[in-house]
Amino acid sequence: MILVTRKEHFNAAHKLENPDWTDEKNREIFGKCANKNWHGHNYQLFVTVKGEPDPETGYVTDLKKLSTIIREHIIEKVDHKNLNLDVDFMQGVLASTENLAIAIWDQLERHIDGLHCVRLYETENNFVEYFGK
Ligand SMILES: Nc1nc2c(c(=O)[nH]1)N=C([C@H](O)[C@H](O)COP(=O)(O)OP(=O)(O)OP(=O)(O)O)CN2
Ligand SMILES: [Zn+2]
Repeated sequence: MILVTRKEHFNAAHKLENPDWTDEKNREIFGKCANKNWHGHNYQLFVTVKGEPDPETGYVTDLKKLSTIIREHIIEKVDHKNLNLDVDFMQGVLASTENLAIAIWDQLERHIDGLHCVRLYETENNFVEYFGK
């Protein structure tokens, strides 16, 4: 078994806000990311597929095709968008990196055989990894 990864990137805006909380509570928990503090991130998305190399191609998966799938189903929907307002698969979801990675997995799962990991960097220093349920 071998792991194959494609990296993509997108730029998106968000804020962190729990609608069930007061502004004060949101500020206490989410700090500068809360309430009216819309801001943006340059997200780096790594999608990993696992499998055995095909004996004829040597590929686990064609990385060009993997890129096309990620771009069609994720990047086109999130790049230069507001995650809280514009993205259909993030409606009603708190726009944390964790929830965004899970939502991305849920979008990609049906299109990618052998999907193994969605790794999402929100900043240079902060990233999450999701391996499915
Ligand atoms: N568990 C999580 N914690 C935080 C998340 C998250 O998605 N999951 N997100 C944020 C905010 O989005 C925030 O905007 C992150 O930016 P920042 O704090 O500026 O991150 P940096 O890595 O650039 O910060 P440094 O302190 O300079 O390393 C907050 N927490
Ligand atoms: Zn943020």
